[in-house]
Amino acid sequence: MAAMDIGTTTGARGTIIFDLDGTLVDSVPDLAGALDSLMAEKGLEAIGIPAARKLIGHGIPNLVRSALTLRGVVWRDEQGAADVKRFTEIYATRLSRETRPYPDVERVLAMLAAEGWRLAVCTNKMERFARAIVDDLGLGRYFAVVAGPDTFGVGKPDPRHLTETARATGGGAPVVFVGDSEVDIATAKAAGVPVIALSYGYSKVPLTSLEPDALIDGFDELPAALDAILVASWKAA
Ligand SMILES: O=C(O)COP(=O)(O)O
Ligand SMILES: [Mg+2]
Repeated sequence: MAAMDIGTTTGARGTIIFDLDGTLVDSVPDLAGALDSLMAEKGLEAIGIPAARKLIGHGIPNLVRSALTLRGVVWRDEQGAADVKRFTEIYATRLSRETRPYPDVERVLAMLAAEGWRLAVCTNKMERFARAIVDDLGLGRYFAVVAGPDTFGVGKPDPRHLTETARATGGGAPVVFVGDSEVDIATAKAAGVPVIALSYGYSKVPLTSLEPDALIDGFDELPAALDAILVASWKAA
């Protein structure tokens, strides 16, 4: 795997970058709740949590567009932009009303930080929303950088979203990405960064078919998966 140029090491052990929705936090109750408020305002049938899960991961404009398409609304740019704006207003009022970290997330982040890893978030959620959520849930202090698609002007699956996040984090190599979806795995592969996938998230396709470097069922399995990836990369070097 091509080494990623992210500048010089700074005394940190390396850099671990996390996706947000479906990886660190289960955000679908608030995203689905906001979507259904928008649907109600527009006189459309609710989307509900199971269907909303399949629409998350590509940012808010894509989420709103997919939900409206599901309800048979033909997308027109001007009306679509107004709907995205309205969704954003509604979602801003309930970013962390029901959103919660997955089990063991805080414990493992604290452990990795104590071991000297520099941690960051790379999400297709807008930076100010992502920052508010991690702060509200008591996770903000662990992250040197929280980067949305508006932070560097590029969103996943563009690999620059990940490489720029890594560079800004300043933790140097090795860099590992932890995510839940096909978007995350595609981004990591395009960036030449090893990726650990979490099975509980919002992927639309079976994760094994995407061949992440490791596939785990919970954060408690993350330290061992990290060790295995690092050993494999030392052997390959
Ligand atoms: O689709 C979104 O809004 C964000 O999703 P992500 O945190 O999984 O990138
Ligand atoms: Mg995700």
